[in-house]
Amino acid sequence: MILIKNLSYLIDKDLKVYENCDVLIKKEEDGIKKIVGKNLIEKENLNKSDLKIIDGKNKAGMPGLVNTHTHIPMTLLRGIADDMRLEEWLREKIWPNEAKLTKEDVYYGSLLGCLEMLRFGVTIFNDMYFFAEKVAEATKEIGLRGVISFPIIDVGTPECENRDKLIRMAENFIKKYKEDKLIKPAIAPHAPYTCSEETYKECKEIADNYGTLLHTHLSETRYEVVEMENKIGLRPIEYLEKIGVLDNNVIAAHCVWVTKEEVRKLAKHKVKVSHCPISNMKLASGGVMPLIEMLNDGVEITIGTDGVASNNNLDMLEEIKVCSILHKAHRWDATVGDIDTVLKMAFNSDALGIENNDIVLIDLTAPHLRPIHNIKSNIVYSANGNDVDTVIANGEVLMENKRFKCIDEKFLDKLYEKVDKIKEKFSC
Ligand SMILES: O=c1[nH]cnc2c1ncn2[C@@H]1O[C@H](CO)[C@@H](O)[C@H]1O
Ligand SMILES: [Zn+2]
Repeated sequence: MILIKNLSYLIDKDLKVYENCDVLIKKEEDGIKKIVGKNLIEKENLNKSDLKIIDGKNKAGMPGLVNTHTHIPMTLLRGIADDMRLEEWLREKIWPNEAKLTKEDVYYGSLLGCLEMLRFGVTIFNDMYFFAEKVAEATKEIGLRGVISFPIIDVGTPECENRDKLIRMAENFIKKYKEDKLIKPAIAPHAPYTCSEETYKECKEIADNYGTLLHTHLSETRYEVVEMENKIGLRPIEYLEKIGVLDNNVIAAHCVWVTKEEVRKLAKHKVKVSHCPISNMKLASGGVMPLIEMLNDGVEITIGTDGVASNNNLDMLEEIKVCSILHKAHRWDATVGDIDTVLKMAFNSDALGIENNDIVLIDLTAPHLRPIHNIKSNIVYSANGNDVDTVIANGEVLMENKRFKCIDEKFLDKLYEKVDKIKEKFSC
């Protein structure tokens, strides 16, 4: 059992704030149990020798952050192709370099990505990358939880050139991880401009049969939307509705270029949206995702960093601040993208079907976090990922006082050496 004693602030999932409390975290057969209250040692009659005690003074606790759209092995491509628009970025830089990645490279890139997320208090994520088994393996080693999806592209991926075979591999991947405690497998047709109608339909059938999510990129750039309208007279969301793919087991990243009518379609079919403001701004996807219209129509919205090659980190605290101020600037309205709205999005693991019982502690002994008029404000507008001090995920202390507990830290030097070596193969 873990006891956080005298925690200065605790923000729960419903955004209620407690002050000066204890938090007891118990790992039981049927999941993690949390008790919040004062003087829990006495009240719960706890035996100190059964407890791992963490001092909560000058710390703020909150649920684990949830990154709902990313490609974690892309940590390997950090800084390789900046200041380019999406189409050239993918075709000229990202895909040619990804073609050189081996299974083993993806494993090390995933370890780096998991450690980066852990460092920043992200405990649950939704990934899409080839060699998904390696992403899953690294995730389990670090102790995070994730929806790991197996990507499908019609022309093939570095893992396999044959689409039919890829779909069978995706199904096997889902079967393998179906009962896993930390990993929820899923299938990911990459985007409407790389996957045919048949591919989307087959992926949807697999997602329905196995009860998994279908993860896809959708309406990210104006180019994507215009190209589809010119070709078939439909916008990407209209198209996915027409072919029967829009549904409540779909999580769609971006959804930047959408009309009010399409927003209504997303709401009607209960599609989950992953909003990736930094990636959209950096790749100049153009426009701004209509957050306010989506919220008004009841679309379930979450936040994602996207991959490191378009962000260029996995810092969700940075992402929520940017999300908030982007929509204020865009709407000329300081009341939108408010603190509670962005925090709710960042703690939302329900969209992934995962219960968020994790606790992240922020170290408040830093000049930029004092004084504290409103702890939620300090977290959204003043903190960044480096302020994360301790992470308890799935009932285990994975990081304490900014030190990784889930690995021997001597391994870090080896990991950095590994990724430097992998870096040498990237040419353009
Ligand atoms: O913003 C994006 N839009 C479209 N594709 C992307 C984006 N970020 C990464 N990928 C690409 O998606 C594939 C997933 O396995 C990878 O090829 C990755 O580079
Ligand atoms: Zn993406």
